[in-house]
Amino acid sequence: METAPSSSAPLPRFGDGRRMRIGLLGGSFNPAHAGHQQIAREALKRLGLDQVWLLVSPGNPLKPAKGMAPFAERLASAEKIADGRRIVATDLEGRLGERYTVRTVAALKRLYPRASFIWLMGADGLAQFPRWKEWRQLARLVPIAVFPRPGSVIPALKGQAAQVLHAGRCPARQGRLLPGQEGWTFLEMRENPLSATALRQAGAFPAAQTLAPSDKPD
Ligand SMILES: Nc1ncnc2c1ncn2[C@@H]1O[C@H](COP(=O)(O)OP(=O)(O)OP(=O)(O)O)[C@@H](O)[C@H]1O
Ligand SMILES: O=C(O)c1ccc[n+]([C@@H]2O[C@H](COP(=O)([O-])O)[C@@H](O)[C@H]2O)c1
Repeated sequence: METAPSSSAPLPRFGDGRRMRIGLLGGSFNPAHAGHQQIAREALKRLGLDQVWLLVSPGNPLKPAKGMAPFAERLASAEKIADGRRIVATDLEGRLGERYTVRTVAALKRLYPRASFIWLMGADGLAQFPRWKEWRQLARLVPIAVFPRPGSVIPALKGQAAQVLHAGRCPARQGRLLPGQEGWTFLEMRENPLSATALRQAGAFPAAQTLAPSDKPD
């Protein structure tokens, strides 16, 4: 795993003492794109959130390091689609030194006891959820909102995670109740075909030219 730059900066503070409702959109952001922005905006509106944090991953445990741009570049990319007010890009996961979501979320809940978090992800995330570390525990730790993605809706909604977590599924219209509770919901929205893979293949991000350490010439 690439290590994120260490920082002695204090952890971000927020709020005015009231309970904040925060959506966590974890991602590689290799690069960030309008599909992420659409989820963030939709989550703010549909889940009644105060903020969405774009939680840049130091290294998705299920993705190869090859082709992954450095953490700082991916953070900068996430910052470009954030507005710094309601949608905020953050290096917190790198600073915590975590890459398993279950640990990151547990740490964030300890660090921000007055926040009500909800995990946001595309349908591809729910489809592959059973491969995540301690995914059942993660689903008990934080509520989850899932967004459609071309080709992933059926695999997600008919997959193992949806079946195991069936009892916790709540109707989309009750999504606003979720932050701070247990359970998950699927929020219908217009599907967005954008992906970071397609952008890299089109040469739209430096990662396309980035060599993994083992590929670098001596
Ligand atoms: N077009 C999209 N529609 C819905 N969800 C998306 C979309 N793009 C990304 N997401 C979700 O955003 C989160 C972060 O995604 P990520 O940074 O991996 O982008 P990506 O486009 O999926 O990247 P890659 O193609 O490299 O796998 C994941 O939960 C993913 O499901
Ligand atoms: O915790 C895990 O085992 C785990 C496995 C795969 C992905 N994740 C997280 O899922 C989020 C989306 O990852 P990505 O690379 O698809 O953007 C990101 O926050 C990852 O850290 C987490």
